[in-house]
Amino acid sequence: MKLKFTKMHGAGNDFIVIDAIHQHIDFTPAQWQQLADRRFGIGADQMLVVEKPQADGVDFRYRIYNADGGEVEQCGNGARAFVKFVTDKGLTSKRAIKVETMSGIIEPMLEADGRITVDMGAPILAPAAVPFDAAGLSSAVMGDDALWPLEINGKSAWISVISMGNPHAVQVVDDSEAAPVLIDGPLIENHPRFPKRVNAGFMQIVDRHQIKLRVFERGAGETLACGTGACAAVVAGIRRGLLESPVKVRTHGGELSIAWAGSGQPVMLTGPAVSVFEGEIEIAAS
Ligand SMILES: N[C@@H](CCC[C@H](N)C(=O)O)C(=O)O
Repeated sequence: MKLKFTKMHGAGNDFIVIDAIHQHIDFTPAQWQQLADRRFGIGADQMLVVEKPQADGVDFRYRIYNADGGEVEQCGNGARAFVKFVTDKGLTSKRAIKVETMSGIIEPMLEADGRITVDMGAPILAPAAVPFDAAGLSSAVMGDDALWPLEINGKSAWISVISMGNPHAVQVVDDSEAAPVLIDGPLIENHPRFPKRVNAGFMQIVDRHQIKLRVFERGAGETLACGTGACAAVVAGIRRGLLESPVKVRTHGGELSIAWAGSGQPVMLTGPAVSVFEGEIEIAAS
C-alpha cells in the first residue's frame, strides 16, 4: 500500500505525520519501525497519526508511535506538529484545538507568531503514576513528590519521577554536555524499577529561569528535544526549589518555554513546529 505523509519537526524532534482521516492505517510494530528507520525508511523519532475523535466535544484524536514501533501516551513536541499539520491541511480553522490522546485530552493553541502553546495538563507527581516498582526502595518524599535514589552503573543518582501522561525520570547534572546520556540513558530507560520503561532526562540548571536539557527517550534514543521531557524537568526543578516559572529550556534542537504555576496546575509548553517535506511511500506487507 502507498502512504501519504508529512515530515515535520519540533525543535529537531522529528516526526512522520499521517492523516488517518482520509487514509486507512493499520500498521504492525515492524511496519512502524520500517517507516522510522533512518536508512531503510523515512526516518523519525516518532510517528503521529491524526484520526477523527472518538469522544464528544473533541476535535481530533492523535496517536503516537515511538521509533521502536510501540504506541505511547503523550508527545509534547508532537502536539505542536499536530496543530501545524491540521491547520496547514485545512482540517480545522480553529486556533484552540481539543485533542484526545492515549493519556487524556490536551489543548494546543496556535499563537499569532506561529509558535504553538500546548496545555499539557497537570503533572502527576506520585511515582505510582509512572509506574515505578518501589518495592524495597527507601524514598525521600518531598510533599507529594518522590525523589528516588536509583543505582545506575555503580553510582546512585537522585531521580525525580514524574508523569506528563508519559513517564519521566529526571536528574540534575553539573554539565549536560559531559553527562553520560548515551551510557546511563539506556540503563535508566530499561531499569527494572520502571516496569513500563521510562524517558531519562539530564538537566543542567543555568539560572532560576533557564536550563539545558538532554533526554534519552524511551523507544527512540537521545532526541534533539523532548517536549514532555522539558515539562517534567521544569516541574522537577521547581519542586526541588531550583527553578521559577517561566523557564527557558535549551536543547540541542532549539528552545522551548515552559510555564507552571504549581501543584494541580497545567504545564504550558510553547515552541515551534516546522514542516520539512511531503511524500508518499510504499509500505511492505509484514
Ligand atoms: N518526543 C516526545 C515524547 C515521545 C514519547 C516518549 N518517547 C515516550 O516513550 O514516552 C515529546 O516531545 O514529548
